[in-house]
Amino acid sequence: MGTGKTNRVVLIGTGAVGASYAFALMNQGIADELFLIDLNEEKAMGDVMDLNHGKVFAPYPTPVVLGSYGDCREADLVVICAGANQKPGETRLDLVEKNTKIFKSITDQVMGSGFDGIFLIATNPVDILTYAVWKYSGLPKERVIGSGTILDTARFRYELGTYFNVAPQNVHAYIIGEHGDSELPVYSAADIGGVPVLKRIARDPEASMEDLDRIFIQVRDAAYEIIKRKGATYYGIAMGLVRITKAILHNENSVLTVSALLEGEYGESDVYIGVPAVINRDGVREVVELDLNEDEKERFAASAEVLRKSIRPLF
Ligand SMILES: NC(=O)C1=CN([C@@H]2O[C@H](COP(=O)(O)OP(=O)(O)OC[C@H]3O[C@@H](n4cnc5c(N)ncnc54)[C@H](O)[C@@H]3O)[C@@H](O)[C@H]2O)C=CC1
Ligand SMILES: CC(=O)C(=O)O
Repeated sequence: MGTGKTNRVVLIGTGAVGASYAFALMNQGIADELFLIDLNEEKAMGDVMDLNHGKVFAPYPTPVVLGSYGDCREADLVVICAGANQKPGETRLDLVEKNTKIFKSITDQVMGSGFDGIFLIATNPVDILTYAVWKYSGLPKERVIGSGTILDTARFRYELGTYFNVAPQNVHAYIIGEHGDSELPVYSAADIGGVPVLKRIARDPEASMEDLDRIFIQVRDAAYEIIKRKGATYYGIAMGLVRITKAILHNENSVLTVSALLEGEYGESDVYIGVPAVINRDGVREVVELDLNEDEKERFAASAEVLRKSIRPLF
């Protein structure tokens, strides 16, 4: 993987999500070098120039360079944010046809360079496209990772933190399943500062399960609400992608909710889906199996089936 000397990240797709990722990555000084590729080379070059002008203000002066697929050969991480995004009213799954075609061409070009690192995918429908990259690339499952429900989990922690008036960093709660309409909250494993959320609800006369369900709907539908207002979402996912990037490049062994291939975990197989997983320099070290209750098990199985139904006609 890579040269072993520098942490090279190649970003493919410098639209709203990709450019925000590049900006956040540079502001955190995580990569040693960043290459930008986009079908629209002028846009990518504009971003290279703009980001380099901010270098003096960054914690580490990450060199930002206009890339080509050949640069993937020495890359530790290739991040893909290229492809169509949702228009108002469209679901993520509606993008599957368009983006699968784009992904075949991108993956072939990356692999044609001799790339032997880790793929991180953000483009929607992210679980399906991560599966597609795994199939097209022939890389081990550990080295093909989707952003999965990292953003949904962050949204959930933010909303729960606001509800209970506690910093979201101290809210430990996951959204798992499809990054999309069939995702689910894992209330049974949610805690705030060590106190289970369900216990807190039972003790607090001001709090209720109805409120929690309302919070979940808000989280599940957040993308639609943002897209309705400004056409796209990008800052939240960009910061989530940087969090995953850091866990990989810094060999953190951090637990993050990503899209990982299941092979028996949670009773599921042949599906990439959002689950907590330990992330390090090798990619997905292991999937964390939460002790789901019966309702959560049923909803997770239904979500996995939604994804498999979309995958089946493609492979
Ligand atoms: N996983 C997540 O949580 C999130 C995922 N997304 C997804 O990220 C994707 C990108 O969204 P935006 O940045 O808003 O879209 P955008 O339209 O702003 O950017 C897409 C970029 O991809 C480039 N592109 C298209 N085909 C290409 C190819 N074959 N090779 C190289 N570049 C190519 C375009 O030129 C454009 O610059 C969408 O699928 C969107 O749904 C967005 C937000 C959150
Ligand atoms: C667009 C998208 O997938 C999100 O903001 O969750």
